[in-house]
Amino acid sequence: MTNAIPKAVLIGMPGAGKTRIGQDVASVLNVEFKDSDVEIEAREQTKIPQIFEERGEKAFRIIESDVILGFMHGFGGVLSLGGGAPMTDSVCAALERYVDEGGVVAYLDADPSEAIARASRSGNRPLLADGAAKKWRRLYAERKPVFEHLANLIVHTKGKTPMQAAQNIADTANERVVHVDGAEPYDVRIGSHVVNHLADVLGDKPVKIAMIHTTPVQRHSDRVRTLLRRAGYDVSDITIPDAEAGKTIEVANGIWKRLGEEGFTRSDAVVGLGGGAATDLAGFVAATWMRGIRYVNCPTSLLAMVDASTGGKTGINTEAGKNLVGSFYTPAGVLADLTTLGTLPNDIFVEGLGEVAKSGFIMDTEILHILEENAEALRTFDPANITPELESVIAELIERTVRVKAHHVSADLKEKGLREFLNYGHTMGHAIEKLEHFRWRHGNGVAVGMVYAAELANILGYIDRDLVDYHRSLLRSLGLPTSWNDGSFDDVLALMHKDKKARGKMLRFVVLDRPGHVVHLDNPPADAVEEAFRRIQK
Ligand SMILES: NC(=O)c1ccc[n+]([C@@H]2O[C@H](COP(=O)([O-])OP(=O)(O)OC[C@H]3O[C@@H](n4cnc5c(N)ncnc54)[C@H](O)[C@@H]3O)[C@@H](O)[C@H]2O)c1
Ligand SMILES: O=C(O)C(=O)C[C@@H](O)[C@H](O)[C@H](O)COP(=O)(O)O
Repeated sequence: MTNAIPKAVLIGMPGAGKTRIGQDVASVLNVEFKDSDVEIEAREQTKIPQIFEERGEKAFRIIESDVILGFMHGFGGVLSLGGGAPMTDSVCAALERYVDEGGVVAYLDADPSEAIARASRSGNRPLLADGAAKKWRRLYAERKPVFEHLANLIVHTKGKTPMQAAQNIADTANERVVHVDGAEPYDVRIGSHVVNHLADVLGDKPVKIAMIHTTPVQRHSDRVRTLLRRAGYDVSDITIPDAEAGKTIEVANGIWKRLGEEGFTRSDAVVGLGGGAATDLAGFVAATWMRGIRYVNCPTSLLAMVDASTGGKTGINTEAGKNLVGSFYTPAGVLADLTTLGTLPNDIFVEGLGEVAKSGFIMDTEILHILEENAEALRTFDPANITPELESVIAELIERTVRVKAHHVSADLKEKGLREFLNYGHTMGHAIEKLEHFRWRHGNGVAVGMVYAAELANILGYIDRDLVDYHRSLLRSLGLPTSWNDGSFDDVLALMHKDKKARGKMLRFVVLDRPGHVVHLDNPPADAVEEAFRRIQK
């Protein structure tokens, strides 16, 4: 017996379409389908009405519970349950445990007249015999609250084809959830259409939502605005300048002014949608408006999905440097909707791989293997042609990278020590970004910064040359830069002294001492800092 649990369990009233939709879910997910009623008849070699007639409902429920419990472990397919099954205590408890284990209980809520018509056509429903419609409605009144209590996904089937309903369940079954712990815990959801959870994450307290986004993600912000309005929120659509131009005090001030004019109160909320620059700015506005209101991030670039949207670092750039003004302020949730990658330009996708590789170097070396194995497909990423195989590789990389981030921020939100390890490659990376007037993308700066940190570690005897060479070869294979020679060492040094890890006059870096393991490097010799700089020049 394997440790597998079902990909999804379907519950609902007779005639809701559990068998048909369940088969479609299984076919989308490419797994086996089981229907508990069919399994009961096969095991007992008797039709269900006959079991009811000869042994009574109580005996039937015992058999039914036994069959269902047998599938709750060791079966990795899709299971559809008889309509009354969740009313049995043992089945109800098993479904609760299954949800706790990460399972998906999908309640198919069908239109009563349609379901009654379908159920009446089948002769296999003893509890509906004679006066089907009346009995169906009585059972519905009893069972609906139990279905709603047990389900973590409710699918209203009216107006949907069976395949549309199935796709909704399959998307949910494929979702990956990373929990971020701490004083204010939250979840990062990764998957297709996870943005549909937005109203659940925002909750019913906010009346007004400030949806902050940039123009290149208009298609996605249109969809989210519709979702929010449908959920009953009063939406203020706020478009900010794109990329780093949006992370300024002037932009923040414009939004504060608007929130004031539009009467945003403490119970209202912000949604940040877009790349890391948009989510950093949205978080900063949420952190500062009335000293902090709820916010949810909907990252749409790879870099924002794997890094910027999670961990609560919010901020803006100023004359003094990048991200020097901001606050640690955690989102209420993060929804990384993979469908948004369908418009992400190749160079911005590739840039995001810089932070993915960083997480591999500092902690999860399996990330490095996945990157190596899929380097070509990732480097040539084409938003119009994301195959299911590539999507699953990307989802795996996002989940693993977010887990690395969650590990650090859960224990050290305010960056007292452990969290600084996430800054691998950033001391030099941020300096390059600033000296390039932000024409260099963040992930590209971090890529060169990691080569710099590796060279520094090599000069000081922490790692051997092979590991430095591996940095260069892996990053190049992904299409990331590994050298930079457009600025002077003095300018870089001055900026490295302004890095947030610096203390007084002391420079501080994060370096590897082996793959997957980082240490702090405080106050390295000045000649090593300069020699490493020389080595990243072409
Ligand atoms: N807060 C943190 O912990 C953290 C972590 C890493 C990076 N960051 C910050 O994140 C920023 C970099 O993020 P980024 O790389 O996403 O850059 P970005 O926000 O500048 O986005 C890059 C470009 O891609 C566009 N875009 C985003 N998603 C798109 C989509 N789905 N389709 C089409 N266009 C899309 C954006 O509008 C922008 O033009 C930097 O400011 C960096 O400092 C913050
Ligand atoms: O979350 C963190 O902590 C990080 O250091 C993650 C970095 O990848 C990210 O680029 C972050 O924005 C850098 O923060 P900063 O404090 O160095 O500006």
